[in-house]
Amino acid sequence: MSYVVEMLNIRKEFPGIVANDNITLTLKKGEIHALLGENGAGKSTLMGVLFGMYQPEQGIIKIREKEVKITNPNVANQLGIGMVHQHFKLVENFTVTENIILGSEPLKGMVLDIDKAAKRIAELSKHYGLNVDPHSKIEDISVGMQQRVEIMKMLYREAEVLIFDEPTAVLTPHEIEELMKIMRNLINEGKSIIIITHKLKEIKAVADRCTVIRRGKGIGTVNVKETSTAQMAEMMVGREVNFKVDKKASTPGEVVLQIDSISVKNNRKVLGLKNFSVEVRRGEIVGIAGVEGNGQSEIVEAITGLRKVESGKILLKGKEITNIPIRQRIESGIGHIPEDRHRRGLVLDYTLENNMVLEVYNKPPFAKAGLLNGSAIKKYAKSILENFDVRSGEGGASIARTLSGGNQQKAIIGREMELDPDLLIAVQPTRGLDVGSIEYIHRRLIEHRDKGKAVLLVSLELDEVLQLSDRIAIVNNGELIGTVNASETNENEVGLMMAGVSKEGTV
Ligand SMILES: Nc1ncnc2c1ncn2[C@@H]1O[C@H](COP(=O)(O)OP(=O)(O)OP(=O)(O)O)[C@@H](O)[C@H]1O
Repeated sequence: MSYVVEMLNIRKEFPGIVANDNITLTLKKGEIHALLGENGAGKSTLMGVLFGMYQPEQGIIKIREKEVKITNPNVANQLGIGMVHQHFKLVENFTVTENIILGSEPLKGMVLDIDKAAKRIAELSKHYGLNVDPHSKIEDISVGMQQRVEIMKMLYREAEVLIFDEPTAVLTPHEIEELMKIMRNLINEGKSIIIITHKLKEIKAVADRCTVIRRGKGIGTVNVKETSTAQMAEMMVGREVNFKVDKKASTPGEVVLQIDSISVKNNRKVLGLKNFSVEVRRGEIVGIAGVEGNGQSEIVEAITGLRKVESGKILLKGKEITNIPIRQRIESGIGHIPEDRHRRGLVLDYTLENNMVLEVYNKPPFAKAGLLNGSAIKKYAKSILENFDVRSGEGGASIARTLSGGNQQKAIIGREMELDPDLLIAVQPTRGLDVGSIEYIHRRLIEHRDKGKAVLLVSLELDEVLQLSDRIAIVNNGELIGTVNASETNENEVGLMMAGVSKEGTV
């Protein structure tokens, strides 16, 4: 059996935590190998070791059966290893071609030939079915296309082993299907792939083998065809996982959020939301379903105050909030789990403790007579981090940036839920979370509803919207297509409405 990669007994420590403890992973030539594990299990770290970003304290790496030391990402590239990171590393105002040749420009004395590079990119694009335009600017293309540019970067450098770190977290369902096709093309052309993903369905759809790790330790490697998703989930979290959301019928009370015929401009300065109305009552979860970019961000940003409302009004508990400042909205009882956890969710260079009090640090008991009360902040943060099982090397003292993506997300959700807001706006709340954490977050959202609070859920995962919501408002092209009761609809009907087909007699 020929292995292209053998990572044998790898150990990597960070302050306070052994992120990889004696882990072994082997990659066969021509296979798609999934790497599965809970949030913070050590997946990105292991791939960071393979890509030369971290040096392991112990263990051996062999590439095509030869032992190697991968001291930095350039060495990884030279060995034919490429990686698509969770957060892309592209220069927004450069073209596709400029981004691809960046860092692989010819040596001194040789002439940089952009036209030749663009031609080669066009050829590669055709060969692998990537459909990338070498001349587009990054800022003008979709996230899915940007990801293809990252893939192209690896192909341009003739990588043989391709690592994808949670590639589908940022993609729409259609883009995910396209990516799966591209992966199969890559394999047919002799490449080998390692993919980190939390989505068991995707592992079932594309992977040949799957290695599972838990809390830094290897649990085992299975053949995907012979293993059920439930078995993989259990290997990963160490217990049975309930994929169904248990909830009783809602008992809606008074209206908490009333959006009355608002119109909002999008980033391109045209109306991205037109005459949109919805209401969310105490004791109910209202889901917004739609294909990405059909007005969801505009709805959320209009409520939270990040975007101006051109016409119409928004009322919270009967009081108009259409034009009041953001902080005042938070103080009136709005909690917000934002879509972009790096830009809006956390201050990445602050400790976790300080991040947990971002909205309340200036209030007692956290501030007294103008001074911060460190022990009160510590205690408050500790309880959130424990409740939401946020795992990191140094607990509350960890710098937010060092947390794994999923643990950052759990910390934000914990902070916002701890404020016990009358209206909780949850945007893609479970993006990047493992199945065990998803189960927990879903339960907490339902508990919040059952306490008599209002929840507005915005998610691209139709399954999640259908399972959690009591009512679903469907948007298409910035307009409300209709509102349906979740118990009386199904995926097909909502799917059609998302495509703009309205339904007679919607509620
Ligand atoms: N640069 C770093 N400094 C300190 N600790 C780190 C660093 N990078 C990772 N860690 C810690 O190592 C552990 C493993 O993190 P890693 O990112 O590998 O997890 P993961 O399995 O990829 O998780 P997720 O699914 O949430 O992305 C975490 O507890 C994390 O806090």
